[in-house]
Amino acid sequence: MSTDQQWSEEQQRVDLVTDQIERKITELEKEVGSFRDEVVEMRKDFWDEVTMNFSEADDVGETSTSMRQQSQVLSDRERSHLNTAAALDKMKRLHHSPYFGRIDFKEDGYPQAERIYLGIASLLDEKEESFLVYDWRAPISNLYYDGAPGPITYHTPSGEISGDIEMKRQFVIRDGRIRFMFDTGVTIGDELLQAVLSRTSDAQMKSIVATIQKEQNRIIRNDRTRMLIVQGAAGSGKTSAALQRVAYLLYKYREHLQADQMVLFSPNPMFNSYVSTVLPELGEENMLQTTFQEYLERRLGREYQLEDPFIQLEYVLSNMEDPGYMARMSGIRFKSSESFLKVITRFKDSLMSEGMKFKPVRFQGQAVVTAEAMAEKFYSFGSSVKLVNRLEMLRDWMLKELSAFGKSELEAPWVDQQLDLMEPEDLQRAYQRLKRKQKGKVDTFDDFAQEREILARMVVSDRLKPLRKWIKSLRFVDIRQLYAHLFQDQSQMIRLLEGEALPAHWDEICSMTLRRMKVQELAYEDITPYLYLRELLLGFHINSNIRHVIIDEAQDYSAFQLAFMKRLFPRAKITALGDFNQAIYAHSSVLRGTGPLTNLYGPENTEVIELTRSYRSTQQIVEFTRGMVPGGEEIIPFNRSGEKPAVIVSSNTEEHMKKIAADLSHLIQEEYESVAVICKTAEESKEVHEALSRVLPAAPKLIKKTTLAFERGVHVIPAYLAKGVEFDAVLIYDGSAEQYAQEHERKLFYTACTRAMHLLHVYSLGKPSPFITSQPQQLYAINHVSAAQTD
Ligand SMILES: Nc1ncnc2c1ncn2[C@@H]1O[C@H](COP(=O)(O)OP(=O)(O)OP(=O)(O)O)[C@@H](O)[C@H]1O
Repeated sequence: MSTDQQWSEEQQRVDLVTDQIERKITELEKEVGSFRDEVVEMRKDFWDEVTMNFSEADDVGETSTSMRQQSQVLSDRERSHLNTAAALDKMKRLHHSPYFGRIDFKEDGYPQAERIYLGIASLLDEKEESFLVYDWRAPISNLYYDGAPGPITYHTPSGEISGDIEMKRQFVIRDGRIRFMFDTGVTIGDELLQAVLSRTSDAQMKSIVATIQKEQNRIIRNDRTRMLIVQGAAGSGKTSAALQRVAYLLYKYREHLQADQMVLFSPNPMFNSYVSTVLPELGEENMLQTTFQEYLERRLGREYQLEDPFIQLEYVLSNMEDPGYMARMSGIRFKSSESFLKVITRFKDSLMSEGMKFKPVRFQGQAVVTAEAMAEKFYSFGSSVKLVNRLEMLRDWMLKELSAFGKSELEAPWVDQQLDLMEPEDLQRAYQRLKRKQKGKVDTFDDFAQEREILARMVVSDRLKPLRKWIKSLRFVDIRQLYAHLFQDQSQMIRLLEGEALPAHWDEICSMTLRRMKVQELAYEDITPYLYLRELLLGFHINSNIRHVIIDEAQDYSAFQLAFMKRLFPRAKITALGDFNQAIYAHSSVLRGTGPLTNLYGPENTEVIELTRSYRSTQQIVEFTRGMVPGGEEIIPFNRSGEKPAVIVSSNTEEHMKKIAADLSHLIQEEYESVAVICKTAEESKEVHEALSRVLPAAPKLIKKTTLAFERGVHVIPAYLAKGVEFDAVLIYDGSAEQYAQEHERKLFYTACTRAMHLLHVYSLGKPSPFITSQPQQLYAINHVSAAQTD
């Protein structure tokens, strides 16, 4: 058959499918309308339909049954309305583009191949007998992503099916017309990928279902492993694969899994907005999204001023001259290590025999139960009783002590004073409360002595209530003192390290930690260990509703933090996606090798998938950036061509700024949708933003850590906030040796440069960074600015 014939045959099918979709849309619109009317009507008439009678106990029962029935009918209708509206929404999306792929699959034992068309949702024919379109997540659709033409087997819930793929075809269909169509081999069409990747960026990430690659498909459809680790190069589609994976799991386990049982940990709040449209585009609800810092704030933000990871990073990047710098770095490394995790666990064990610290129970300045008495009681429970149980027993004892104290206070002068101050309304209220409490047995306060006693008890009980609550929630355990003690008793630390060396600058680390704790501050590196100690002693606040935890930018987490997360979500499978080359924080990354992550659930429960193809940037940009990081030679650029990255060197700030402003104006004219001027720190971003706002016709947007939404346009952004996102053009504000030369700056520089899709310019005020100059000259174009060029 000629290509033209094939094209027209396929177009006829598209017309047929489009007709069917339109018929469904008309039907569903009618249904949605009538459900809506019914619901509105029922809400209006709700009370008329309910039999109301409250005169006798039986009638009350009847009334409530009637109400229950009526509201059941109403909620059934509301549910039907929602379901039909969702089905209509799905049809509308299919109408725009009904499918994107076809495979011809001949099952063994059948005479003819079946044509299988794939789209973002399934569609049945008019008789509801066969599928006009299969959902991309259906078992059979796996053939499209996984198999080359030839013999193949796939799994279905009812067993394995074998056969032959005779043909694999791709389409781009928009508004009922085929725009592209081509047959493809193993990989899903370079042509289509070329087209998709060459477009300009968007403020929002897009779904990639039409062009998912084989190795990405392995990530998406992996549903057995407890721990899935994806180590992938910058721009290799880790985030994309993670999001399609969520959609896949929601489809496959739709009977048991809801979107709110999956949580995505993102690098910053802006990233949440960047990825938030992918799942709705695929007809699914978004999973929960949060950042690790948000979680920490919720848990400890009321007690301490918490440093966030960005402030820590700003310090690391900008304060190398600080006398305490080396100690801080050593502290960060130690406190995020597995060694420190072990130290804390051993510390907890040691508290079984000694060292527990308590806060005394005080009332009006006087000790009701002293810390010493508590410790004595705590250690009086035999050593075989578990720590948590001992604390519970201590708590019960303290509550009794408090009650006894309350009794002893009944005659205290402060109680009399309170009673004298009671207004008649207070008395009335007290009386009512008492009546309620005693279930109506009290008629009046008839005996003065009894009345005083009752009121006194109430007054005392009221005043002791906060203390009771405090005791019940185990707040008497002095976590602050316990954590501080780790930095006060060197010989204890040496014991707890069990032969490992104390970190360098230990004395300074201790004084720094204690100094901050004294003013109610916790450095970022202290927050997780502090919380871990607290949870070890008082019990973990676990969330067993969550079934999948997806950690994006996993390289930014320490082994300590991951171990902590494992305990928080005991029933969840974990997908950790990261790139060790983008580990920009000072702590050692959990992705340093896959060892620490694999240890979390053990090798038998862990699978590692590597992605080495980079899709985001042009071949020229990938060839330039991969040379900056160890192992970079394994990164394979996708075959999409662009300009060589430019390195533009100027010798003074004025020229430098002028050149950037001139290039920016040019790029705006060229209609680049999103352009980022990437700086090293927030401080530098602020200055650059001010300077550019003075010279550009429209001020660029300054991205801060609090920025919530990602938009198109020109941005000035610190490198660490650009993580995970991408821009058509990236201008590195100052890629000089002055700014990026230290080893810990290498990954930051790499992360910044790899944000570029189509164009990368690195400006350098003075000598360019060694991360540039150590690369072969032919990979970039160098240009020295002269005053004449910028005028
Ligand atoms: N199979 C694919 N088809 C089409 N586009 C793809 C595919 N895989 C990745 N991309 C595109 O490549 C770009 C990078 O993808 P993504 O952000 O998911 O990568 P990443 O590995 O998370 O990157 P980084 O680690 O640098 O943040 C996105 O624009 C994405 O749409």
